[in-house]
Amino acid sequence: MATRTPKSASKGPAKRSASARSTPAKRTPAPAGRPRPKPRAGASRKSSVAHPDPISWVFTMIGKLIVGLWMLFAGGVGSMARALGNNARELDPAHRRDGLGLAWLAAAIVLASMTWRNADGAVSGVVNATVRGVFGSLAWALPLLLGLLAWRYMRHPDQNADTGRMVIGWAALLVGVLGVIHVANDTPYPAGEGQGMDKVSAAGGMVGFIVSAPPMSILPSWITIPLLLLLSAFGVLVITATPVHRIPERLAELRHMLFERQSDPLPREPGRRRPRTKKPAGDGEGGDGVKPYDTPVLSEKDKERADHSPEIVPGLTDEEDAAVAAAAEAERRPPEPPLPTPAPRKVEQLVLSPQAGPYALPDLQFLKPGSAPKPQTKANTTVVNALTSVLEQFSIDAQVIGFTRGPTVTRYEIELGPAVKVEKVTALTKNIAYAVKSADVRILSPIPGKSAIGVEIPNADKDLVALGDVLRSQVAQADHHPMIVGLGKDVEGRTIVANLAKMPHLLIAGATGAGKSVCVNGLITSILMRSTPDEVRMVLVDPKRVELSVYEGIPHLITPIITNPKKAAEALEWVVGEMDRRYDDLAASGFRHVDEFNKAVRAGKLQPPPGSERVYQPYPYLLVIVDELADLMMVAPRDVEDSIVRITQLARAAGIHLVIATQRPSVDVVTGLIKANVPSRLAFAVSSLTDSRVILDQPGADKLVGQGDALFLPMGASKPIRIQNAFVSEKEIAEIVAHCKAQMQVEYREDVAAAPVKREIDEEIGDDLDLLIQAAELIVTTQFGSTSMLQRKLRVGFAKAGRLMDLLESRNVVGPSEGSKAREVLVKPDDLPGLLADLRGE
Ligand SMILES: Nc1ncnc2c1ncn2[C@@H]1O[C@H](COP(=O)(O)OP(=O)(O)OP(=O)(O)O)[C@@H](O)[C@H]1O
Repeated sequence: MATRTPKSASKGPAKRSASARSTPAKRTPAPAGRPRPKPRAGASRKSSVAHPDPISWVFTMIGKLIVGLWMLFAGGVGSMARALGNNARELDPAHRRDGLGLAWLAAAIVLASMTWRNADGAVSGVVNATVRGVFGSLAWALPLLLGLLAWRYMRHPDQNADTGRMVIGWAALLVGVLGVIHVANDTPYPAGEGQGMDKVSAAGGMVGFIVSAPPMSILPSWITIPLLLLLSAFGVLVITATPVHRIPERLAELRHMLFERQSDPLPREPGRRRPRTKKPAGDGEGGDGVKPYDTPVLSEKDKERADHSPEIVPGLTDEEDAAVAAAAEAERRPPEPPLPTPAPRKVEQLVLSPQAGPYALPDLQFLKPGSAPKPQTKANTTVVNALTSVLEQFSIDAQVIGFTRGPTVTRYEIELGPAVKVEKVTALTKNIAYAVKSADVRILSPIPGKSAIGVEIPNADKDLVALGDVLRSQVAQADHHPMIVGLGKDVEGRTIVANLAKMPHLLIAGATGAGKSVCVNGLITSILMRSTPDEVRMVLVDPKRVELSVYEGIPHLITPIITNPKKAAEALEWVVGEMDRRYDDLAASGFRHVDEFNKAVRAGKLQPPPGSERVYQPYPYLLVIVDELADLMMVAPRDVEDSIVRITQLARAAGIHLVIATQRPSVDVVTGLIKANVPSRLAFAVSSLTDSRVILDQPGADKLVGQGDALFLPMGASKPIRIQNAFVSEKEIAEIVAHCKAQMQVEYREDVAAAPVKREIDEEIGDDLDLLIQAAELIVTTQFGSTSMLQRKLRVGFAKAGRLMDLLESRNVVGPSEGSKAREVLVKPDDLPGLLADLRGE
């Protein structure tokens, strides 16, 4: 403080006085003794007069006065316009767009009143004649088109890119049609014999003339007209955002919309229409349990205060303030509304089986759009000032060069001067947190791909990232892989989708309420939206019983949702078995990945070996989702870990993928072995640095703000990507599930969660297998074959301990009895796993 006050106090006035000196200096007349410029040749007569005569002096003065007044007036008008412009820029963008919409509406009304009726009056006459002259016999349509434009601006303020596209499309359509009309009316010219503006106005107007006359001068009408129709057709395609290769698909959608909507399989409440898309997901609708950014705290809107209360940050002059804001603004990306593209998609999918009929994927309209990204707010400028001030206070040669506003956090970029240590800024984390009044400041040094330090600070007003927008995005639609899932948006507002098949296994962890369940729902919903049960099958393990119950009965399941942790362990064993079966097939057919195997099966290139009755079928991807690993690890830690490790080590080529979620990222749940084999991680907010290290092997998750804010570390990456996870509401899920169930009935496999029948335990051992295994472990690890030790450690009687010892002798684990001495142990500790497997009959 002591350093800042004198610095800032001296800096501000010093700057101002410098500018104050410079401004009058321009206007100060040259001093008397200053040499005059050489007179130019053409000005010799005038310049020969040393002192102007009084009359010309008076005129000169009047002239200067007029010029001065004019400059004053112009300056006043200019600064008023600038002030209004600045205010307009500060207007809420929604109001600005509404203003634009209303302006177009007013224009439409005025134009309609002048062109749709015979208005008398000079102005109306001129406007009418001009519009007709330009647009010919379609002049009447112009007010309608302007009205349509106004409606779009007001109804879809977040879809400006689409509106622009439509304007271009309508223009092309209009120009084409006017051209055709003009040709149909013998292509009248505005001037010439038997021609005239009246004829042009009655045909295609000047637009029609310009577009049709040149081709008509060199081509016959039967070529010109199709060319013009082609232009109109192009307009229609642009308006409907339809590339030519998707015309058949669009026609099918149209047919579906017009004729098949009535036979909608979804049950609806009487008298209530299914809500259409335009409400943000989970937008306070009754009955929808989970709401985005739900909070138990009721308070005044902090955001409004943050946005509207002017904050004075000492240490910056007005000019610097404006310069920083301008620099930051220049860097900032213009906010893009989410792409609402009704994107290309498959209408009908693979036929499941001859009886099942076609399976239609759920319509993307089931998923509602999120909120449009918010533009820069005053809070951003305030933070820029605060950061600049901290850097100044600590005399660090660095400056804030810009910022990027993501859905949950804004990332401010700090560029260092030459020879400034990065640590100088990173050491200031606490001071920065203090200055920006936020505990959750995360510093990135450097921002990947940039020579700048990133300071991520949570937004007071977050954007809602909806799964619908993510799945509708071009990046999601461009890839038809059935295992693509929508994850969310990163700090730069880019959509992040991921291919589960490439992960190939994912660990999701985060504290309670951090957004794990929403994420798991997002993953499952993404699969339901994009793939048929033929392409992806799922095993859902939900020991908490409530999280995934909504999916019960979807045709993608191969077993009812497993809620019993013991059964879950068995199901994991079944998955291991399934993996082995797939590997056998791959090995027999000489393929290295199930994708290649499937391709060959579909192409009919794979024949079963002679004499075999086997019919090859393509294998669907198998997605196993465990929602709460901790519950499983409590019941059967060894078995669960074994199965997970086996699956994760091998299952990739077999098309089997695992998603494991836990809210207890401690080392006894996420063991070293599991971690080593699950390469992709998604960390939601956790309460401690240790937890963050368990999930990501680095800090960061402890600085997340919760509610879907996550760090995604895909396989192979060293730095995690910060994303706001996509939200999907329970209501949306329910509708999608209902759709899937209506498409096809689920067929469960009996053997998945049933007790495995693989063991062939020695009859002699009978019910004593568990005890025998413990006895073998004890004796082999201690290398001490004593019956009384078994009695003590296993708490069994003498008879039972003697029997166990006999069993072990008969299996060559210990030697014969040597009276009161301990028996010789014949198996070395290294061979213990093999021995146990033998005893278990594996
Ligand atoms: N992606 C998201 N976008 C917006 N809000 C979210 C998002 N994810 C979670 N939330 C909010 O956070 C709340 C808690 O999320 P969720 O139920 O997924 O937490 P969780 O980590 O699964 O907690 P638990 O382990 O206790 O079930 C949700 O009700 C919702 O309000």
